Amino acid sequence: MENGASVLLECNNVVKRFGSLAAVDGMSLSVRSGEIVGIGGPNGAGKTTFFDVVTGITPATEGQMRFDGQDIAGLGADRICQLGIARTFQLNAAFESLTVRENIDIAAYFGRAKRVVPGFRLGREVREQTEEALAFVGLAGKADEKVAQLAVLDRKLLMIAGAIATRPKLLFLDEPVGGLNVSEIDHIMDLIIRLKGDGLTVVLIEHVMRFLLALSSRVLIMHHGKKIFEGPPSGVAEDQVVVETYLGEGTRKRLKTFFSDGEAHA
Ligand SMILES: Nc1ncnc2c1ncn2[C@@H]1O[C@H](COP(=O)(O)OP(=O)(O)OP(=O)(O)O)[C@@H](O)[C@H]1O
Repeated sequence: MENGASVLLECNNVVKRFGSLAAVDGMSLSVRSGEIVGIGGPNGAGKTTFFDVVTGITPATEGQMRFDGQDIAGLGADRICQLGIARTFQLNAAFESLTVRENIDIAAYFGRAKRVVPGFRLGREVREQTEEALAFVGLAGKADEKVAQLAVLDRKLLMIAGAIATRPKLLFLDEPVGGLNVSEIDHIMDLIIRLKGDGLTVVLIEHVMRFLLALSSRVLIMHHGKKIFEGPPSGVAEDQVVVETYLGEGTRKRLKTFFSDGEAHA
């Protein structure tokens, strides 16, 4: 199904320089509707910077980016979100003194359409988007709690809820299971499988390889701003360059067992 699907995002030769450092150095990525694409790679490889460039947090130095038939290079994060790309962040990004529901209301209000702050009024559609997102991630029972009181898993769920409340076509998740325990990781994995089932396209960054490889239909590994591998999850541990620069021999062996046990289901 995915091979015949339309291309939703096309990035060509994207470069992001910070002074003399090319944090992203000629990245190309094509994402088809309905896919889950996983991005891995060592610390400092440029994964988050690539996300930041595509989602308009920081402008690209060079390169072309098209989303859903539209040129998005040079657009700001608000506009890109309104066009249909939502994202979460590696570290918590929420208004701590507001409640869970208020945080999602703000995402739903500003993330879908161009709004001006003096006209801030939550209409029925925004309220519905919020309630749907709360229910989907399982936070409805904590909707009135202040974010500052939330545990780590709930903060991750809140970021995902805020993102899906904007009703995106494409969701970028930056380390959605960083810092979580095994059962929490499985919880987020189930949630992403449900999102995919609802037709959402996902690009995610993750260091937890079991999670990355089980969910992704295609994996990219980055190193020094460049793509050093692109292929099926089962090919990651077979690639000598990836093993030498990122995984190491121990992880390679564990991943081989993981695939031979047939645990991967994507
Ligand atoms: N605003 C910035 N100014 C200067 N250098 C930056 C900036 N943001 C990132 N970098 C540098 O760009 C490189 C890539 O960083 P980035 O955070 O994208 O890597 P990453 O692959 O996401 O790493 P991690 O897995 O640790 O999150 C690093 O060398 C980082 O120090």
